[in-house]
Amino acid sequence: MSSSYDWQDFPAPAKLNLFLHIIGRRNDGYHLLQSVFQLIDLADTISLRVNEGGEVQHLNPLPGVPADSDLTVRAARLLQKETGCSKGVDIRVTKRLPMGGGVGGGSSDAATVMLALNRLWQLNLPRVRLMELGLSLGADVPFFIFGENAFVEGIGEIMTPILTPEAHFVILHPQVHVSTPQIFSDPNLTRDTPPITVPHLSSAITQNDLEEVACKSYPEISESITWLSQYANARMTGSGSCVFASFSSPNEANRVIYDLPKKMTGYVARSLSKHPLHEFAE
Ligand SMILES: C[C@](O)(CO)[C@H](O)COP(=O)(O)OP(=O)(O)OC[C@H]1O[C@@H](n2ccc(N)nc2=O)[C@H](O)[C@@H]1O
Ligand SMILES: Nc1ncnc2c1ncn2[C@@H]1O[C@H](COP(=O)(O)OP(=O)(O)OP(=O)(O)O)[C@@H](O)[C@H]1O
Repeated sequence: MSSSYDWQDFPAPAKLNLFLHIIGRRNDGYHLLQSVFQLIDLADTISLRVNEGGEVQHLNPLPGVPADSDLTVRAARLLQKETGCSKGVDIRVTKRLPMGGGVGGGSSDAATVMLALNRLWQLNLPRVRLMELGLSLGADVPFFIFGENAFVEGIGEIMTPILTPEAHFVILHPQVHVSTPQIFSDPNLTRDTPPITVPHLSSAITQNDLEEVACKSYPEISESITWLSQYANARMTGSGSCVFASFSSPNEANRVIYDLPKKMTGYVARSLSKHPLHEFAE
């Protein structure tokens, strides 16, 4: 029988932004967006081992990310501060999600730590409180804690659950690290896309408003979109760099990956209807 002090593995799934519209900008510089966030089965694995000593330790920090700034460590410390919990945790991250790829890897890692520790440390914080806390770590964290595919508004904190069709995605990862602040602060970014409402989602013409400025700065993104567009409608997710297209069967998606030129990196992923740890908060 496993005790809560053994290592336990928890998935941190990626997201795709099926579209992303910028409809305005707040006084603090943050952008008001509208987007459909889709969970997919491509995931990091977060391994956790609870300790009684209260220390939060990252045992295999990511290259270029000091342990203290890793979002998993920050998420655990934030929960300790919020609840006064005296327990600690050792953390290992098996990274599969491309960093700076627009698939929400860091945010999802943080959300998984918060959901898992809510159970392992027996905190019983309500989902809405975890979402509020998570927003201070990153704009995408509340979505992963919400744990359902959603129409997302505000700066990323207002969520309406929606049903999305089952899909098989091909995701290409151009080997560039996109700076999210750089894309959002580009003077050529359009910030006035007319708002849409949930009842009109299925008939709305959509795009990723960040795509044009990202493609100008990073031609590799543009090349990947052009290549994938041979097979289906392709677009960028988040602030890039990953681009994706949707297919109705795994075979179709696998055939595209089979054709992928050697210099490109790609994945096949399936849509998820819920976050695997959805039941860890109420
Ligand atoms: C564009 C998305 O990928 C959509 O999923 C996310 O909203 C970005 O989320 P993220 O990478 O977690 O970004 P954060 O770390 O919260 O923000 C990075 C920077 O992006 C800009 N930013 C982010 C989100 C937002 N709604 N408006 C912004 O202007 C801000 O300059 C911010 O300092
Ligand atoms: N656990 C973590 N995993 C990945 N990145 C992390 C983590 N902790 C901190 N970071 C920092 O966050 C940055 C953004 O990483 P992330 O993979 O979340 O980008 P992203 O997929 O573009 O995010 P988004 O879709 O939210 O814009 C990294 O370059 C890294 O410096």
